Amino acid sequence: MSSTPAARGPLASPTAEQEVSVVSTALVVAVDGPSGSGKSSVSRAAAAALGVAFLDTGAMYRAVTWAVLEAGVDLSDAEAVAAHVRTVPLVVGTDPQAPTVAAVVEGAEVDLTEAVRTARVTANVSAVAAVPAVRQDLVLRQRTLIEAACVAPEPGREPGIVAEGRDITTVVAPDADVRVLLTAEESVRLARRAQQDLGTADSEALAATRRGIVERDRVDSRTTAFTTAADGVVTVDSTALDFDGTVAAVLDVVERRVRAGGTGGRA
Ligand SMILES: Nc1ncnc2c1ncn2[C@@H]1O[C@H](COP(=O)(O)OP(=O)(O)OP(=O)(O)O)[C@@H](O)[C@H]1O
Ligand SMILES: Nc1ccn([C@H]2C[C@H](O)[C@@H](COP(=O)(O)O)O2)c(=O)n1
Repeated sequence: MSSTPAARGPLASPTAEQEVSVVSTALVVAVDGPSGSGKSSVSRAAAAALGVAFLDTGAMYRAVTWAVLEAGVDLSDAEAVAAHVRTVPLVVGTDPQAPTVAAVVEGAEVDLTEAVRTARVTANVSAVAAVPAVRQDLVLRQRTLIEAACVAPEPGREPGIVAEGRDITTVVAPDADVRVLLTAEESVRLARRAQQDLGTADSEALAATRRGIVERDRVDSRTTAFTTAADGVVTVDSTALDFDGTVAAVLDVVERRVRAGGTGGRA
């Protein structure tokens, strides 16, 4: 267990001795689910409503993918990818109003908040995220961030965090106080994403979106389990809910769990 969370400075790849466990004295909410289910937008809004931190773990996979591409590392060489990722300190901002991600490159902090959303990063992130040593590395860094938000919250914030990503409920924070699988029917997820990315949900836009997110989910599902709820994970299906209704449904799960006294069992 690390005694001094280092989440506000650059977050270097931890050594095995530095492996941390997540403390459970503060509120930890873990949210996973397929692409376009609303993990990041709903989790952000839920974190803001609860007054706690927000962690987008996908942004971390995206940031190290940016770094690997930038360095020209051969993506088919898993060892080289993992070795390079280990050299890249990340700086993750967990304010739900303005989450950020940056990497330290040659001693200088490079803000990647926008860069991680480019098509190039999106097209390559699954390959990087599939490298087991990269996953081990980032899982440890994510646990450090979660722990930091619990034991040393930013001024004005409550201790705790809403953390989202495809392996949060099962691997990163299986002991979280509240674990939610956020899902929606594929056609609804595609329409929302097409609307978001292209400003339209017409048939051509949907076809382009389908190629992007269905294929990414197919590849990602080889390394992470995010389509079915693990034991103790509550499913929130937003197919028939609007955005605010989905946030309210997640907050309702949190409230019922907290009232019921914490982890384990079904809501
Ligand atoms: N219940 C909802 N009703 C309407 N729109 C929603 C709802 N939930 C999410 N959205 C919208 O759907 C889009 C996709 O959501 P978001 O990016 O949060 O998904 P995600 O699960 O994080 O996806 P990915 O894993 O691909 O990053 C966003 O435009 C978001 O505002
Ligand atoms: N906990 C996580 C989070 C993300 N990934 C991978 C899989 C995704 O394709 C990619 C980007 O995530 P997104 O920003 O779209 O949520 O990162 C993962 O493997 N585990």
